[in-house]
Amino acid sequence: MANQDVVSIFSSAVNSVLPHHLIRKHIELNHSGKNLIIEDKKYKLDNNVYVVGFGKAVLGMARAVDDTLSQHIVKGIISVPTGIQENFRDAGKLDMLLDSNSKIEVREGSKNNMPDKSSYQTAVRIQDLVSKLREKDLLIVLISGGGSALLPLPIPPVTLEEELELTQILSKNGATIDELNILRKNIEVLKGGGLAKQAFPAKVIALIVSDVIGDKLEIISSGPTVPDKSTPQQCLMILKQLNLQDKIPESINTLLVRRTREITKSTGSVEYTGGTQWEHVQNVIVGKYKMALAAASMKAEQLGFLPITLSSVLNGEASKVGVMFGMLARYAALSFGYKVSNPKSSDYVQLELDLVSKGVPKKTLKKVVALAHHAYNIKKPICILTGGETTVQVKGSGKGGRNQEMAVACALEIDKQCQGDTSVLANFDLIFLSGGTDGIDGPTPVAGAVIDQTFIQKCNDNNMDALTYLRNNDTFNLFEKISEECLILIGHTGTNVMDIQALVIKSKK
Ligand SMILES: Nc1ncnc2c1ncn2[C@@H]1O[C@H](COP(=O)(O)OP(=O)(O)O)[C@@H](O)[C@H]1O
Ligand SMILES: O=C(O)[C@H](O)COP(=O)(O)O
Repeated sequence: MANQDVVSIFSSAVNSVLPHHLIRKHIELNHSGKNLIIEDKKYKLDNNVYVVGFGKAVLGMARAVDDTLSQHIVKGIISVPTGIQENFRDAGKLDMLLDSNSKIEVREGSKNNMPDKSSYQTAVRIQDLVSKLREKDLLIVLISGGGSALLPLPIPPVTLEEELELTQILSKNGATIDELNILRKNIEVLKGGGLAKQAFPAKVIALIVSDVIGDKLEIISSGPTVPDKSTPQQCLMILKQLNLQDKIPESINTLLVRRTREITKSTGSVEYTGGTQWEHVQNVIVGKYKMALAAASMKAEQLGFLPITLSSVLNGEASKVGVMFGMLARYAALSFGYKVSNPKSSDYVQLELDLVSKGVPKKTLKKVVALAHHAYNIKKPICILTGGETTVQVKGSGKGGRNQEMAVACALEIDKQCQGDTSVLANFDLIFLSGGTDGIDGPTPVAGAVIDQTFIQKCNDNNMDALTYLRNNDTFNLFEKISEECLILIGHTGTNVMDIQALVIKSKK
């Protein structure tokens, strides 16, 4: 069995959430073409449509909006990742690009998903566009993950450079996307509902591709069209918990303390909820990771696997999650021929206990056992699917990403697990893939990686110590040197709904 099957399961997941298709399913014109209908709402069209957008998926979204509404669009600006247009042109994905005569201007920026001067200038222009809108105008806001970095507009005295520094410090220190974006909402103009406030009294329709666990509107791209319930005090708490108060730029601390004081003075409480009317805004999620997981499961079934989706809220430190997958691989393999009536071997019981101590619920393990029994009986491989977003505390100086890091940690654990039990290696194929649906894992050009049980042996044969590379957060270079075939090189996919993992266990008998 080729690793290729697992990669095609991942590709099906990505293809199921391509943005132009998602948008076309959500916007329609009425018979006369004079009204735009989105879910239960109707909007009058009269050469009054403006479009702004920011995120890794908005280029394809903008193309679909342009195809449907071009005659009513007055002006538009979208902020997309550096290089994405060239990438699409090279890949022949012309249906994800805007026509040269489109009124929507495409601006690139935020290399490596970090705010920069280009995206800042775009944010200034977007602010200028939306703040001039009138009541009869309709603002379509296209939002997807990556939008936070692509719409940076810090509140003075915080500068763009300081905002960049904050982003780098938080993401390297294992902050979750929720924590990072709560901070962003409190130090920036357009986040935390700021964009919708600036667009008032125009009507605002936000079409959103979700890339966060639980599809929390206020977190995706830091919620520029959603009322904000977070507080500057909450930010100070987050920084304290991560032990970063003294490591972030002074201006940010100053701003947060000042805003806490202002809010306490004006409302008597720091539980500030924004206090603006939001009737002018319609937020609609058009795509989410559950769609991608469902497509992955369907593809796995078509390819002859027995699929199971175990979690869609996977989080935590990537390497620890990788270890858990390595343990789960052997546990599932051991469960294949194991009969419930047999006394469990002490080794099997210990593995079960270790998995539970890693946070895997007992009921999840039961599902894996039942699936493995069934697979044994009908002679099919199993495919365990999960989705979510992990984090990495980058302490080394290497190049990698959370998905590659998870794959190497999983390979190391499979190797460790199987040293005392070569029967699993002899009788099973164990394959693990972790990939970001945006196609870009951390500051690397790949979506993630796929490994099998031979990976660590290959490293050893080449005198490369995988653990040393993992500790130096240098997994990309490890894969490049050992086998580029392990790397999922698909470039910017044009969409973004978090990461997906697939673990395959196939009996060779
Ligand atoms: N050398 C590295 N090895 C592993 N992870 C890294 C490395 N450098 C950065 N990261 C991680 O990459 C993440 C950001 O990656 P990115 O793909 O831009 O995230 P997102 O898809 O959420 O935008 C951060 O969690 C950061 O810890
Ligand atoms: O996909 C991403 O780039 C990160 O998850 C950040 O997403 P955000 O732009 O929605 O904050």
